[in-house]
Amino acid sequence: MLQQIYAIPPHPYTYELNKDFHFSAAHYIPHQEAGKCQQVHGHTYFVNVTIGGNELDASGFLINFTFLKKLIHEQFDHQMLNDQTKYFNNIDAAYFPTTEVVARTIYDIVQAHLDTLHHRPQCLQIYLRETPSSYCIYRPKKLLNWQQEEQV
Ligand SMILES: Nc1nc2c(c(=O)[nH]1)N=C([C@H](O)[C@H](O)COP(=O)(O)OP(=O)(O)OP(=O)(O)O)CN2
Ligand SMILES: [Zn+2]
Repeated sequence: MLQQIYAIPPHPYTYELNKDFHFSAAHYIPHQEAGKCQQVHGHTYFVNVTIGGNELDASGFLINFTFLKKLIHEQFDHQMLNDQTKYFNNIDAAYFPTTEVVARTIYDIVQAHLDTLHHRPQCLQIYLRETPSSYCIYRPKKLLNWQQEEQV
């Protein structure tokens, strides 16, 4: 596993946790702009999930590293992403399984779980690498302006 530090914008949290993992999946992009990527093909996706928070749970965890990986693997590992109709479709571009949309979807899955925890950790960033030369970072809008909001 690559040991890497990712650029994370400043945030207000005392704890920042990062979990790296891979998953394997097939997909295709159902649009002519995608060229060869309109054909079914596969990737070993690399994911870095960043979580922030000020409080720990009863285990002394911000979030269990193992659980984070399991949460995403259960949905996407060794799956055909276009068939995961809970998350993706072939009609609306906002739900095509592009790197951008998969990154946002991973954020949504992780944050939905964090919202159930009493100590309210926040997902700060999803880094998703699809190929050695292509990656996307997704950051939730609600955390982009925290510095300005603190000054008011
Ligand atoms: N903005 C996006 N552009 C493309 C996406 C995407 O998800 N978002 N996806 C693809 C293809 O699915 C493909 O998997 C990746 O394409 P690309 O980076 O061009 O892959 P290559 O290995 O051919 O790139 P090299 O330049 O040879 O490294 C296309 N675009
Ligand atoms: Zn692809």
